[in-house]
Amino acid sequence: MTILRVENVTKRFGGLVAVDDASLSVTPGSITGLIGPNGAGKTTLFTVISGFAAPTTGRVLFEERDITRVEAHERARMGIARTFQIVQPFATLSVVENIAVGAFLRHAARADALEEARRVAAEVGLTPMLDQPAKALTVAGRKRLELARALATGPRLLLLDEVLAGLNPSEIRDMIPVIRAIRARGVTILIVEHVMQAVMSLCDDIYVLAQGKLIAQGPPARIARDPHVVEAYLGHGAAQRLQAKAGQIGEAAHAERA
Ligand SMILES: Nc1ncnc2c1ncn2[C@@H]1O[C@H](COP(=O)(O)OP(=O)(O)OP(=O)(O)O)[C@@H](O)[C@H]1O
Repeated sequence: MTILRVENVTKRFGGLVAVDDASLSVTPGSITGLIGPNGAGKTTLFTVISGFAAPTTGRVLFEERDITRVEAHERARMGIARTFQIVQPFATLSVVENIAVGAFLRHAARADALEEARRVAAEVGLTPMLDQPAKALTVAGRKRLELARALATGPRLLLLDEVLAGLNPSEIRDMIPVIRAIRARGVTILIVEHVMQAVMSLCDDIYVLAQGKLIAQGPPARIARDPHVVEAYLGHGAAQRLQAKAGQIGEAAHAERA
């Protein structure tokens, strides 16, 4: 059983093939990573999954139902939420009001939406900032707000687009348990992220995109030593160079011990 299935999705922008025949599936309850070098097509694939753009060809299935032609707002109602890389809160609204914007999807009454917003704020650690205007938040606070807005829509599948980008190492350390706790209460997560240590520690399964094509899939330990992945990140011949380097270091250590 999969919660999300992408089947042979291609997305062209004029002559440019941003996503090229990509297929993936996400297991319910997992944290699945989507990684790849800049311009690989990760955000484009997210956009197709969340319904903000249609694929040129291919299909997207949510809980085994074909949603390729379903509008973004309808996908949100079905239980898919996404965060955006560029965070744009309503600057003059308070933090709790910003989160309530998401909660209105499932709570028509203002009081109910605000109550749900407070619950979600607690989940992402924003309770002390509830009544501050969103513009008073730091970068780390804004990232939490973006996460909260998506969570407030009550998703079963949460698409996180670089929620750790721009954070310092201690802020990243603080966010990791927040993401784990969301998964622990049953929300499946698909995450696009450049912060490799976080990806490796969070994900059960990782897909690697390079120049629009999926080039590898597997658990973090396997992906980290996949020569195709190393090449995609560091350039042609890099895997061999790294292996030679590791060999040299090994030999030097051996010589030192001898
Ligand atoms: N709306 C668009 N019109 C034309 N080209 C686009 C559009 N959106 C993305 N592209 C191009 O598609 C390719 C994939 O971009 P995309 O943003 O999906 O990559 P990415 O893997 O998310 O990159 P990054 O890690 O830098 O965010 C790039 O060459 C980009 O310039």
